[in-house]
Amino acid sequence: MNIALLGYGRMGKEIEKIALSREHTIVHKIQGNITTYDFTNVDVAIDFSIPTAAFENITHCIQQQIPVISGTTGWLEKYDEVVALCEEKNGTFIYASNFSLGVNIFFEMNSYLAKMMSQLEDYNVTIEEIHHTKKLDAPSGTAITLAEGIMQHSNYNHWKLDKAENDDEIPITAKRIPEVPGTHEITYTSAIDSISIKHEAHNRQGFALGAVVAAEWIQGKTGVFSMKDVLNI
Ligand SMILES: NC(=O)c1ccc[n+]([C@@H]2O[C@H](COP(=O)([O-])OP(=O)(O)OC[C@H]3O[C@@H](n4cnc5c(N)ncnc54)[C@H](O)[C@@H]3O)[C@@H](O)[C@H]2O)c1
Ligand SMILES: O=C(O)C1=N[C@H](C(=O)O)CCC1
Repeated sequence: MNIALLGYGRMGKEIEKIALSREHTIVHKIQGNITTYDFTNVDVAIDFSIPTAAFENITHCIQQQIPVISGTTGWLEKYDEVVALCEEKNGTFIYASNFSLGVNIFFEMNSYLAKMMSQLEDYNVTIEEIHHTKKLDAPSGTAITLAEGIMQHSNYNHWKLDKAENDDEIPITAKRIPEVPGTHEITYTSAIDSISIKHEAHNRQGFALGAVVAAEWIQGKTGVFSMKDVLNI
């Protein structure tokens, strides 16, 4: 595949390594002003840029009929607009807050646990995420997906950064510690005990591999997909 990288920071560089090892070609490493690049020979665009640039990057590619994989977090208030554009243009798009296989398994465990815990009124849930100090957004996209997974199966209706103010809010704590690639922990606490599940990334390889696998999987398809579709879980 001929890949355009939209963003060539920590993730763009990791994706390049994995793409080259799987015999793909990087045709662009875009760091700004996407409109100046020629997309004629591009099979797929992989966007790991910054929250303020993701929407323009993604919509530009959809307008040009280029399939887009996006892992950028912190722009999701415009997700529905992207879906509508993709449907209008018969385009191809995948967003995932986290592309790693391990975290996608963890998402399933989170839903399963939330279903069981929804029967037990004595437990309160909290989410903690830890990332490196260069991260621009908080809470992480992954923590938001985890909160959404809990809300689907419980009486919680919102998430709240730091301290919850109402009983129907899931509190999310975001910690920033140098060099941490990404750790997420969900804890249910009662007066009697606590139950936790945790995912800890050791490096960025899992995120990058998942994005390249998604780019390979999406070739020849049209529509809006998720990592659940890619991994068939
Ligand atoms: N979904 C996942 O699995 C996953 C995993 C890791 C990181 N992320 C997210 O991916 C994003 C990138 O993470 P990172 O650690 O590589 O960040 P980074 O800061 O290292 O890289 C971002 C890059 O985007 C570039 N950039 C700035 N404006 C741009 C524009 N208009 N167009 C294209 N590129 C532009 C910057 O120059 C920088 O090189 C973040 O939002 C992060 O939360 C997602
Ligand atoms: O390093 C980051 O930034 C990460 N962002 C994603 C998120 O916000 O969930 C995934 C983990 C790493």
